[in-house]
Amino acid sequence: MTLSPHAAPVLTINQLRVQFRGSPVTVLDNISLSVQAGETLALVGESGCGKSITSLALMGLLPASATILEGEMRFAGEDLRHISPRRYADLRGNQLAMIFQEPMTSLNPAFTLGDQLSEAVMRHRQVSRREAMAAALEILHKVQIPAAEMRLKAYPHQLSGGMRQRIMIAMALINRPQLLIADEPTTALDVTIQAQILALLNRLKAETGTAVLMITHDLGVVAEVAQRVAVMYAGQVVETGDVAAIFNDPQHPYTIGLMASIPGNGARHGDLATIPGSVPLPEQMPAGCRFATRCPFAEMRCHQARPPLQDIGVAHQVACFRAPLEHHLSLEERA
Ligand SMILES: Nc1ncnc2c1ncn2[C@@H]1O[C@H](COP(=O)(O)OP(=O)(O)OP(=O)(O)O)[C@@H](O)[C@H]1O
Repeated sequence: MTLSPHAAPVLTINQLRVQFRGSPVTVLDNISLSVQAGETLALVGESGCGKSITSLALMGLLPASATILEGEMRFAGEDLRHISPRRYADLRGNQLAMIFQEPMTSLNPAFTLGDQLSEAVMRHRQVSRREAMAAALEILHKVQIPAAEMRLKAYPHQLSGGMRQRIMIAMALINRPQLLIADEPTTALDVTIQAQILALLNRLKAETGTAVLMITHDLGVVAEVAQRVAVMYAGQVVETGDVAAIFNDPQHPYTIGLMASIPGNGARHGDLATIPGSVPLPEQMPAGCRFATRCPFAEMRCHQARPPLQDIGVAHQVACFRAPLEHHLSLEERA
């Protein structure tokens, strides 16, 4: 499926701000994102940067202690902030689907795979049990579960981790969603199985045109699946662009640090070895750029004002006073 730059996005988030009760700062601070049909947008960043809160906000599943202060979330023409809880429940598992890192949290150990998959169909479509079971069998074939017919009668604990993740994908895709949110879907799997699952997601996305929001801290995963990337730091999007721009022309010091931490790109101690320090605690959040406390280039103005997310190339935006950097600079020269 070819992407049209003019197609209306399936999902648009505009200037979303979320705050937890008792916290002095916003956990999501003016987040704007969009995903088109057939496209995978990777949302990347270190633990605690707000990736999961973004997906929970989208799914209408924020904890009661979190409030959306302002902003817009539009999905397939609907304003997600103003639909009824009933409509939200109908969208979830139907047009708006999600898969998680740990499948056992979403699969019911007491029911067979056939029962759970067919139930997911019958909850949203007017079909007989027999038709729902046929849909369950079809989707098991699509996610390449061997001996699929027999597996309909299996229970989740009878499957390997990789197989369970395939079942989660089957469950998420069985009603042909317009958007699939995948939150670290392969983190718990070993490398070979991880590659198989990512290849499967890529194939199914190409077949169905489903838009995918892939949440990950793993840049290897990003390279495998995404067309576009949004880099988050401490609740803010600091850089967004297509995969080539982010990998070949990273502009934000945080993105440059993430890139340098990929093994083979000069990483010494693995994850984020090149970015000393950690995400500031809410009560110590800087007033200006939230990355300023860890940034080797921070100037006075970075501590005083938040740099706006600005265009620096075709569909490439960065929130840094230092941008744009010269295209020809190597990763070492940027850092
Ligand atoms: N129930 C809660 N109450 C208060 N703060 C919370 C709550 N849940 C999450 N947070 C805070 O929100 C921030 C963002 O968390 P989030 O889970 O979205 O991060 P993440 O990027 O998905 O990290 P990870 O990769 O570890 O899941 C964190 O700083 C976390 O401490």
